[in-house]
Amino acid sequence: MLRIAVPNKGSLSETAVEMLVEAGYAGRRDPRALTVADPRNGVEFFYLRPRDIATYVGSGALDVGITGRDLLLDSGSAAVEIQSLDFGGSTFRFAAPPGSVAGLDDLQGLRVATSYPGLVGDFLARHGVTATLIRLDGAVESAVRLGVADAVADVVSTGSTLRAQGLEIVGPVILESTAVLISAQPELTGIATLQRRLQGVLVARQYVLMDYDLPAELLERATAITPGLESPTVSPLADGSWVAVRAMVPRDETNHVMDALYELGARAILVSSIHAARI
Ligand SMILES: Nc1ncnc2c1ncn2[C@@H]1O[C@H](COP(=O)(O)OP(=O)(O)OP(=O)(O)O)[C@@H](O)[C@H]1O
Ligand SMILES: O=P(O)(O)OC[C@H]1O[C@H](OP(=O)(O)OP(=O)(O)O)[C@H](O)[C@@H]1O
Ligand SMILES: [Mg+2]
Repeated sequence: MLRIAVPNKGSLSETAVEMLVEAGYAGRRDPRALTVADPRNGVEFFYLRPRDIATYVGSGALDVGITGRDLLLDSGSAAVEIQSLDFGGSTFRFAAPPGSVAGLDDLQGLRVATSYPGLVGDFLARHGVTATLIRLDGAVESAVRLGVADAVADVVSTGSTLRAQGLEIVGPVILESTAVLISAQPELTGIATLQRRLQGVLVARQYVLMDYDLPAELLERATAITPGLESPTVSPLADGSWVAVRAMVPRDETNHVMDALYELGARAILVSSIHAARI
């Protein structure tokens, strides 16, 4: 029975559970349940705080988990990232009142408030900067205005929280984060299946299937527009001078690709969603 840690709250929770359900696993009927058995799929889910997931997985108490890359690195856990899940994206940045900090070196000797002291401490040490870290649980952006810190280091998504507290981003990007699958034993039986299923959900979300008819002599040029994953499927039409082509296309390129194919001479261009995939 593979034991899987899933965020029970916060920014990552809803999408993580949605992905697992799309991948054919049991969801959480009772929103307060802490464990969900899924014997049909040979797994059991443990709903935990995202910050704690790296600890459970790193110690081997749980086999695999979904958390943020920033939380994994902050924890110092022995777990490693085995797959990016392409949601919950954020950047981790320093911020300070306008004009007070020009670059990383100016943080030397300052008080920096953060909920991620492990991540920020490592980053500062790697860059030879010594600062006093003030550990807070959240709403870190208020720390400067309230006088307990000179700068902050926190998750930035839109940047509106920082701006509202009169702070501006300073210094280099500390980390580009995203939701990730983590494990301390990536070779464990069952993890590869979980990974393939989640990968299938990502493909179904990120790609569409495109079908079109094309004068056969244009095939090489059309293949350059829709190369597909391996190479497009080409089938004969009753009219031997035409072929039917099918290829996977990145969803966000759908309309540009259709325009380019139409201009080339393709007709009857049809787009369908992918319901599930195993690549
Ligand atoms: N806008 C966002 N705010 C906070 N965290 C975000 C955001 N977008 C993505 N994340 C990611 O979510 C994870 C933090 O999740 P966590 O549940 O600990 O905090 P939260 O979303 O701030 O929830 P809460 O503060 O209510 O506990 C991190 O990996 C972070 O990078
Ligand atoms: O760049 P933005 O789009 O403004 O988002 C980033 C903010 O959102 C999160 O806070 P959250 O609401 O989770 O509160 P918290 O600080 O108490 O965790 C994060 O800690 C930042 O404060
Ligand atoms: Mg938060």
